[in-house]
Amino acid sequence: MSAKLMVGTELAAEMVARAGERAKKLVEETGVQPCLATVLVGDDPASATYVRMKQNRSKKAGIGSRSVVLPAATTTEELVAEIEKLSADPAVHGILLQHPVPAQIDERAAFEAIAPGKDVDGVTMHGFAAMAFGEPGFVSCTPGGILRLLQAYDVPLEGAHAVVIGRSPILGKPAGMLLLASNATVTYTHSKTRDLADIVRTADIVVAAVGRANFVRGDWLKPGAVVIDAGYNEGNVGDVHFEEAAEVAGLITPVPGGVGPMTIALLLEQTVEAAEALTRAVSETVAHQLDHLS
Ligand SMILES: Nc1nc2c(c(=O)[nH]1)N[C@@H](CN(C=O)c1ccc(C(=O)N[C@@H](CCC(=O)O)C(=O)O)cc1)CN2
Repeated sequence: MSAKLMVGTELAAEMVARAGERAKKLVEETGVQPCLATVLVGDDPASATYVRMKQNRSKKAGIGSRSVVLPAATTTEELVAEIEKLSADPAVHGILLQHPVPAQIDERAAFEAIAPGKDVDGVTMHGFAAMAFGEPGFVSCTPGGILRLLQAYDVPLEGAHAVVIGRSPILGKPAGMLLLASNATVTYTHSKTRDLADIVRTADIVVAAVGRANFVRGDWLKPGAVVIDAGYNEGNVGDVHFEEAAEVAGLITPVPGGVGPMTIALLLEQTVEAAEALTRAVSETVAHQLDHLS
């Protein structure tokens, strides 16, 4: 293997520790403990594992959790009603709806029931638009985590050609938008792209987010390319054939231990940020009302 590893585990642990310090400070100063509500629909074991990981790491950072688990037969209306309750609950600062939801549910409608100020997972249209326009807001966690990793490893983005493989609304599309905002030249590709390997061979940075195990092969890569594997296929297998790619790439993320931990770290960081912002907004409203009374 000639590539250097881009390890997410340690960087993510530092981010979780920093989120924990901020959570502690908020509790000390205001008595408010940041709280992340997780919503899991159905009994997909992988989704249950990811939600458990998010709850465990929240606990480690001093972030409270609220857990909503709904049966696989839940309707869109029932799910939307649950999420609307969490959106209106002042003790909840962030809401995570675990993707995917069962097929009968309109996932977009469910995501849109998340109040924009509590969309710490960056899955709403408001969050996406804010990111696309460069306005303040919460970014989708895996793309945001990928950008943090690239920055931590000093990967030059300005003018670099980044090829994103995959176009899902919470992974491929926002990953490309964030790279574009960092002045990379972005090419989006997907399962229907012609001559995909030839396009990938022109990339300085490859983001594999296609959801197919070992899809990207070593001979698709330009020597020295930076390879980000955002895949999380069954058995902890990424979208990149690691052994082949590591012989050609300059930098490469492993699976596990690369992008995955960064996803959860950013979710916690954004939950604390939401709690700080919502608490600030409440105290400003109270001060304003007191001003009016006096
Ligand atoms: N609402 C969301 N749903 C989903 C998202 C998301 O960001 N928001 N992403 C994926 C799955 N996912 C989080 O939900 C996720 C997948 C994998 C990991 C991770 O840390 N994996 C570890 C290995 C797993 C293990 O240790 O058992 C790693 O890569 O090191 C985190 C989050 C789909 N759904």
